[in-house]
Amino acid sequence: MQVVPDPTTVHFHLPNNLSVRVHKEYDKFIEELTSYFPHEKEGILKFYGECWKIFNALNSLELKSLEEPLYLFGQFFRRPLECLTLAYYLPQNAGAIARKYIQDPQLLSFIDAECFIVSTVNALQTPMINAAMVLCDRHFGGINYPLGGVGGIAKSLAKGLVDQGSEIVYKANVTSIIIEQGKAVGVRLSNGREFFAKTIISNATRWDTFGKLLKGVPLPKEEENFQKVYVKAPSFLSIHMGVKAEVLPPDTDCHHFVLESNWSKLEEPYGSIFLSIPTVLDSSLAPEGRHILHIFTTSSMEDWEGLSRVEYEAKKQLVADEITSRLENKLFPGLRSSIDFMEVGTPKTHRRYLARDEGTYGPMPRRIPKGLLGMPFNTTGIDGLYCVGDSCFPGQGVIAVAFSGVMCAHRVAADIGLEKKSPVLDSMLLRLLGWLRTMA
Ligand SMILES: NC(=O)c1ccc[n+]([C@@H]2O[C@H](COP(=O)([O-])OP(=O)(O)OC[C@H]3O[C@@H](n4cnc5c(N)ncnc54)[C@H](O)[C@@H]3O)[C@@H](O)[C@H]2O)c1
Ligand SMILES: CC(C)=CCC/C(C)=C/C=C/C(C)=C/C=C/C(C)=C/C=C/C=C(C)/C=C/C=C(C)/C=C/C=C(\C)CCC=C(C)C
Repeated sequence: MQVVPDPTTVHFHLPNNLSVRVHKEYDKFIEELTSYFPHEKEGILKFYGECWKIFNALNSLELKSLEEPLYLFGQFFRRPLECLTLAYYLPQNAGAIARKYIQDPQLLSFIDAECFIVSTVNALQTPMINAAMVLCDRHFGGINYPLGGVGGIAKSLAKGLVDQGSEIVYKANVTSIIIEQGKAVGVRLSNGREFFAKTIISNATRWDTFGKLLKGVPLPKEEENFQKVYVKAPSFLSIHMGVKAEVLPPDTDCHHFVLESNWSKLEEPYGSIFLSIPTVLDSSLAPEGRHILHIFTTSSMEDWEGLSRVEYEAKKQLVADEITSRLENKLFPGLRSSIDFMEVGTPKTHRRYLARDEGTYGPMPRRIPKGLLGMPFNTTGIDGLYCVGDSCFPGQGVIAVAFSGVMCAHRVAADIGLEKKSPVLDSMLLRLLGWLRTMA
């Protein structure tokens, strides 16, 4: 795809007028951050330096299924130091590592905000491997925006599948996974149509897969453990806005994260605001003289239930008005009067269009997790059924979900005989991984 590099991954607008841009160039970012915290320069370099150690280890491996022993042992043999580095960090979280080097509470809150974007939780609850992946990749390859809009990524993946001989059935609502003699053998759609296959892969969340699509099957022990360690993260309230271009100051960045005055609101519903302005990088997305603002903030389903149609619409307008005022005060004076178009989506919208239980963004650790140790991979307690996506290892986010897809494809390929496999080693590794997860 044709892409345009984004020079600033995100522009943070934080309490006490802390305004930090994450430049693609690592040194420029470190320089900007240390200008606010000169007394913590060494700690900053050490924390982000530890992230680079993990990122470089990840980058040196051929990433395939960690549930496939021949591959995993092969990687340990080829890159023992890097694999041991990753194994060492697997049960660790970013906040604990940041605290080894950094004392300034405001800087630690900044690291919380960095992690919140990655995981919707603070640094103490964010796995170090995930933090390292995101905090370094943005400087390594940088963020490259697909011309024509991000929908192009899905279209191009779909084209790739079709070109390889696949058929994609759109508007196909799977209501159940068909089980015969304990094995997943097919899916049934809401219109009654049935499809049968050797392998069933669910990209729905594990809550939807095991709570809704599998009927009359007791919850496997593995899933019970998963639900003990992880809860559903809240959903989002999204506003799509079309505005007159003059309202944006020159050189406005594409991505912003806004938390105006109180660090304690970081994780609260409606506390922090995410904002993307894709037309900064690709003006063809909007009519001439206009910009698109995609504004979103965390919001829970319980806030939107039990309302009449009129109350629901009024509440959407109220929340959108409050968020518009906050952005007007912080970033764009005159924003309200420059709005040409506005559409508001709530957790109900997410639930309806993405079929995610309570519109959840994904899994969130119930307490302080043991890093990534408790995250299930792709195989499940049901023969023939695999899960993929953000409620599988390593969690939410495009990079994480793409990796989950690669892992799943590799494990399935081994199971259907397209890749080498060793049934003895398989069962030993799966048992070992299951045991490790119980330690989380
Ligand atoms: N929201 C954001 O702004 C944002 C930003 C960056 C990254 N991300 C990440 O993007 C990732 C998106 O991952 P994804 O695309 O794999 O997940 P997704 O949940 O966004 O999409 C899953 C798709 O499956 C479909 N589906 C669900 N249940 C179905 C059923 N029963 N029958 C038929 N279809 C069904 C949904 O309609 C949806 O199209 C998430 O992990 C998220 O963390 C999101
Ligand atoms: C298996 C055993 C016992 C030992 C093996 C040791 C070993 C070899 C381990 C290997 C581990 C590996 C390979 C881990 C790989 C981890 C990866 C690839 C992690 C990737 C994580 C990526 C993440 C978490 C990305 C998150 C991005 C997100 C959520 C982005 C969100 C963006 C938004 C919400 C929008 C932000 C918008 C604005 C406007 C700011």
